[in-house]
Amino acid sequence: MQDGNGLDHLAGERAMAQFDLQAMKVYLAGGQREYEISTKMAQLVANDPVFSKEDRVRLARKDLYKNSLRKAGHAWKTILEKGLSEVEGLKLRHFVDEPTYTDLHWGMFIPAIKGQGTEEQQHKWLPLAYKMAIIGCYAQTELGHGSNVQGLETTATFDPTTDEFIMHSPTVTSTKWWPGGLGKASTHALVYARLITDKKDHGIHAFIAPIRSLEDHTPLPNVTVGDIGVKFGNGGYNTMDNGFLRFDHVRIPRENMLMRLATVTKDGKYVRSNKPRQLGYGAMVFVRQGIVIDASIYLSRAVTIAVRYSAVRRQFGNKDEPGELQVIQYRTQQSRLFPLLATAYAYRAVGFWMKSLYADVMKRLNDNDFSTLPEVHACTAGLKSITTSVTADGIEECRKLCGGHGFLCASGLPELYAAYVPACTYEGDNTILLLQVARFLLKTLSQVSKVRPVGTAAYLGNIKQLSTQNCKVSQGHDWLNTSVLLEAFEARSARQAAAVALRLAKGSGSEAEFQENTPELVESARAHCQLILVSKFIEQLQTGTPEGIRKQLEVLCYTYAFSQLIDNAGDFLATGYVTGNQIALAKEELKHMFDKIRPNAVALVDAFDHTDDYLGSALGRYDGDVYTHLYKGAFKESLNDTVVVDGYEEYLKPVLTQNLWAPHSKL
Ligand SMILES: CCCCC/C=C\C/C=C\C/C=C\C=C\C(=O)SCCNC(=O)CCNC(=O)[C@H](O)C(C)(C)COP(=O)(O)OP(=O)(O)OC[C@H]1O[C@@H](n2cnc3c(N)ncnc32)[C@H](O)[C@@H]1OP(=O)(O)O
Ligand SMILES: Cc1cc2nc3c(=O)[nH]c(=O)nc-3n(C[C@H](O)[C@H](O)[C@H](O)COP(=O)(O)OP(=O)(O)OC[C@H]3O[C@@H](n4cnc5c(N)ncnc54)[C@H](O)[C@@H]3O)c2cc1C
Repeated sequence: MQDGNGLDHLAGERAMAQFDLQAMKVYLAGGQREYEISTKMAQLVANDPVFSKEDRVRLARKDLYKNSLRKAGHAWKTILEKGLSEVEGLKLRHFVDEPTYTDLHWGMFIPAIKGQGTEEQQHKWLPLAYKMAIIGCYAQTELGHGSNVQGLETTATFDPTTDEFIMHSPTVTSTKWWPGGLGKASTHALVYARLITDKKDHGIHAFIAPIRSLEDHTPLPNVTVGDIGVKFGNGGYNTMDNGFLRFDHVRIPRENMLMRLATVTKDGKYVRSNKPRQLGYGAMVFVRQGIVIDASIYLSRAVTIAVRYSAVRRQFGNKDEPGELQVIQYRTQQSRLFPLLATAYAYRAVGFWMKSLYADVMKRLNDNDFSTLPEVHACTAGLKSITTSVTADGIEECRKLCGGHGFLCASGLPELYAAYVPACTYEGDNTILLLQVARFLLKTLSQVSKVRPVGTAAYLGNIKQLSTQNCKVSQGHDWLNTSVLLEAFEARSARQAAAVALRLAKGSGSEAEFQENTPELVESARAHCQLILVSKFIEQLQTGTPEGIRKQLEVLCYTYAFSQLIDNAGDFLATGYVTGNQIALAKEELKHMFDKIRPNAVALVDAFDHTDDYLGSALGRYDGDVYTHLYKGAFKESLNDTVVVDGYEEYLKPVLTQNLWAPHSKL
């Protein structure tokens, strides 16, 4: 989407591109239809003044939140008036680009009802939710417990005399704390609480609790609810009303417990279905799988800004070339920037694969086949963890890559970081999630002689071979072979997992020993996830990539794999699979990849197709007219509303006019 003002400071860069830009845009969008929908929705949002992002970082919280309500309401009205499809509506909300209550309503409340509600319950609640006659949030986390879901304290006690549950928050720490949309917008909360029947605790179950009046939006009797307070950064996640919620013996009908996985009968009998209880975590799995593509989008925004700016920015020069050099010419800039560019492409490819993995497991679940659930859980948890951590760090790296101007909100990067960084915590703290992957790896290894591992863990079936054979690379170009690369990542991951599994197996099996080994377990989980990322990027390339873009994608794929190999060289070396010399050869190959990326860099970020409106960055503008817009932007600063600053009379003038020697002055 070209929406520059006609002056293209980056035209020279674009002229160097060696691939089919349009084909790359379609590939990154996920297909022609998706591309067309994206283009249409991005323009719709960019051309509608209600959706303007101007001044967002300067608004006080109340105004910011009210404006966000206005945008969410307008988005919904636009969807209805234009008769947009579900996919179009989703895209439109995506381009509005600010966290709001509808994310949780559509992204967790509805999926949880679909996954955990009986058909009857779905018929009751979904039509109301689809037309937004009710607004729902996902109220799981409490003040005292987030990661440890089994430790939640809110209770739902069944009263057979009235056929109701009594929802109660028995302690301060049982206060629901964090749910997005809960603070001010939601009328209903999907509450995770301990189910108690006849004094017996059956553990955590989900309940739909009405919390606000559908007449006047006031909290219902004995419900205490509000916003938890200002969060990190300007703008960022502050458009969201993360909330608190307490119940004081609030009664809800028995049918408000979601009963697909377990039921409570009218006479108070608790009956479990034969489905795994982990299906109660389904909404989290759904969001975690979607987070991988989302990571690609966020990272690609930061990288677009940093690449375009690096092509515009000039510093120093050398005696061989006239004028100053574009900073993108510097090897150090390339070695920090190009791997992030490649990572954004890798996450896009892997995100597409995640969608198919999720579709497959949903199909199986419908047929009561739960066999792939552990692997899908490990995969979604692990890739959520790695991709969000790398993306958050990557956005910050892009800010630094833009030097001083990156620190200005006008660069778009501080707000992007503030909005994104909680992704490392929500939907599961990233370390907790890697520990889940590690548990899966240990279990898989312990059964390897009896059960052949499948899917992303299949390589562990070759553990013996991977533990004995070493890397055969003897010259740089030997690395330019995807099988060689894959084997290196498989061997490193298998050896790390086997080493920690062996250490644990030799021990007493105590929890203390397990704890002692958690740093290594986390490292081995990370290695497994990096293997999945590299292997799925390769696999996606090998399945029907159009001719006009294949070469560039191969370069990006090698760039991604080599940079992962080099960044984790310590692990690869420690497992003994590769030598220092082989790592050095990979480093040389990586530099060759940078040379191949360099003439295509600007076009490769253009292919992400972010509009100027969506990027919201003076540094990342399509036309590269950075300095004019930074300068113009300064005049929008509220401190410049008056030439003489408000406060001059009270505070500056006295300082300037006292004309007294400061007692400690040596002058
Ligand atoms: C689609 C749109 C995408 C776009 C996304 C973009 C942005 C996102 C938008 C907004 C974000 C805003 C909202 C955020 C919301 C939230 O944060 S909601 C709250 C999230 N909370 C968590 O994630 C809590 C993390 N904790 C847990 O998941 C569990 O407590 C934990 C897994 C750590 C432990 O669970 P527990 O029940 O105690 O289990 P055990 O350790 O005993 O394990 C039992 C077995 O169950 C397996 N298992 C665990 N989880 C799952 C699962 N989800 N699915 C399948 N299986 C699971 C576990 O591995 C154990 O297996 P074994 O017995 O070892 O075989
Ligand atoms: C912006 C945002 C939006 C959110 N939205 C929602 C929402 O809509 N609904 C909802 O229910 N929740 C929501 N949450 C809550 C979120 O899901 C939790 O904060 C998250 O799951 C982490 O849990 P915690 O806060 O209890 O962290 P803790 O578990 O207390 O983590 C603190 C530290 O302890 C470490 N730690 C904890 N246990 C272990 C262990 N066993 N081994 C090793 N290390 C450990 C962690 O790694 C971390 O470093 C949101 C949070 C944020 C920040």
